[in-house]
Order: sequence, then structure tokens, then C-alpha cells
Amino acid sequence: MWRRATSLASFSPLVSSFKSSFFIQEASRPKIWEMFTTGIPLQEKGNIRPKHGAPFITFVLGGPGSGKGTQCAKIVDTYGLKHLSAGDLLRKEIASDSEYGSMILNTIRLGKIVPSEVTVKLLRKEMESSDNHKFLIDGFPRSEENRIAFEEIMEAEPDIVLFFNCPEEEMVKRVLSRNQGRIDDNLHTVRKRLKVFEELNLPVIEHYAKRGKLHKIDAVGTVDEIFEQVRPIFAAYERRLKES
Ligand SMILES: Nc1ncnc2c1ncn2[C@@H]1O[C@H](COP(=O)(O)OP(=O)(O)O)[C@@H](O)[C@H]1O
Ligand SMILES: Nc1ccn([C@@H]2O[C@H](COP(=O)(O)OP(=O)(O)O)[C@@H](O)[C@H]2O)c(=O)n1
Ligand SMILES: [Mg+2]
Repeated sequence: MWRRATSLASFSPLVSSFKSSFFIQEASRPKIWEMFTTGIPLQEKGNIRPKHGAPFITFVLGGPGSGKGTQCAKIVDTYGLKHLSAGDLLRKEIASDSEYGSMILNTIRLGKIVPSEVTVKLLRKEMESSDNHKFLIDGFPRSEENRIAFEEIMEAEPDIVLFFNCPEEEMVKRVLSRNQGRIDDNLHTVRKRLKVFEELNLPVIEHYAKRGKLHKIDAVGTVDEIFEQVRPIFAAYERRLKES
């Protein structure tokens, strides 16, 4: 396991803050130590520790339709990172009929943010079982709660944060012509998501700007033109990205 074991004590303030927002009945909820335990003995985890240093983590932020997923595909092709889309993981969870499926579906339908402990648990599972330790985490963190949950539970911070900056009307136009059959790609929900983005995601963007990690990208133009702004950001990390 590439990360240190996290002490339960460090969860406690976070966990209590979740309690008010997490609307699953207390009695039916798994205990926190159950939720964040993979159940796989350390010696069976094999090859998931990076050979050199820490994992390389990129967060990809931007409003709905700003082009995050499209640019992630190009980053993966060029730099070989492991793409983890928080939205895709949540949609997979709905499709798999998990115990959280209906709660996630209702939250996405309303354009709201799924409780962080659920999303971080899904990301953690993917990260811990991956042989590739260079992660491109798309659509996360969407709120300060998401950010703090990730940093506390994973004991890791991003190396780079990309922010695809796109005018609202362009985002609306793109979402409405996306045609992937998504339940939240309609005018009513996209307006709601834009409001949630402004209220909850902008503080995250400001946080990383203050820490000097934010790369703001003009998300208007062709896909290739936008990627030309992204390329030099990763090129600066070429040596680390070549490490296994
Ligand atoms: N630069 C661009 N110009 C026009 N349309 C784009 C551009 N980038 C992506 N799209 C299209 O806009 C829609 C939303 O893109 P997507 O990558 O899914 O955004 P996000 O993941 O940020 O919601 C998709 O249909 C995609 O093909
Ligand atoms: N960190 C996240 C990411 C997505 N989501 C939910 O999943 C929805 C779709 O996310 P997405 O990243 O696939 O959406 P796009 O920005 O790609 O359009 C969001 O509107 C939220 O309801 C979440 O709750 N928390
Ligand atoms: Mg997307």
C-alpha cells in the first residue's frame, strides 16, 4: 500500500461533520473503519507501491461540460496517467445496484454533491488496486468537504490541479449536446449544477491557487487548442511521469 495506514483518530472530526450531511440511517451504515478497509492483507497487495517516492496526483476541475473528460482522454494517451472520473465511479455504483445506488442516483438527479465519504471510498479502492501510481482524478474535489476528506483519508495532496475555465453558456450548450443519455444532462439540472459549482467548487479552486498548485486553462477553442495549454504543464513533470 503506497500510503501510510491512517489512524482512526484523525478521522473523527471529519466523521462527525459528515454525520449531519450523510442521510443514510445511522443503524444501517457501516462503521467508518469498515468503510475504509479493503480487507486485503498487506502481503497480498503485491505491486501497488510506487518504486520511487510518492504517487503522482492530478485533480481536474471545471464546471459541467467544461471539457474535463475530453482533455483527460488526451492526457492519458500522451502521458499514461490512470484516469479516475468521480462521476463515472458514482454512475458505476448506481449501475451495480450497491447499497448506496439509490442515494447516489437521487443526488446526481438533483445536481447535488454525493457525501464525500462515499466518493473517497470509491477513489481509494481504485487507487489502492492500481499498478499505475500516476492518477488523473476528474471531477474531484467538487467541494471543500470533498477536498478535506481526500486529504485526511488518503493522506495525500495533489501535485497539480487543472481548472478548465469555461463561460456558463458554452458549458450549457455542450452539456445539452453531449448525448450520453445522462440523467443530469438537461437544462434544469445543468443550471442547478452550475450554481453548485459556483458555490462549492470555487472555494476549492481558490484554495489550490493560494497553494500555487492551480493551472487555469482557457477551455474555449478546439480540443487540440486546449490540449496545447495542458501539454506544457505535464511536460514539466516528464521525469516523474516516466517513473513506474
Ligand atoms: N473544446 C471543445 N469544444 C466543443 N465541444 C467540446 C470541447 N471539449 C469537449 N466538448 C464536448 O462537450 C461535451 C462535454 O465535454 P466533457 O469532456 O464531457 O466535459 P466535462 O467532463 O467537463 O463535463 C462533450 O459532448 C464533448 O464532446
Ligand atoms: N466529486 C463528485 C463528482 C461528481 N458527483 C456527482 O456526479 C455528477 C456528475 O459528475 P461528472 O463529473 O460526471 O459531471 P461532468 O462535470 O463531467 O458533467 C455531479 O453533478 C454530482 O452530482 C459528486 O457528487 N461528487
Ligand atoms: Mg466529465
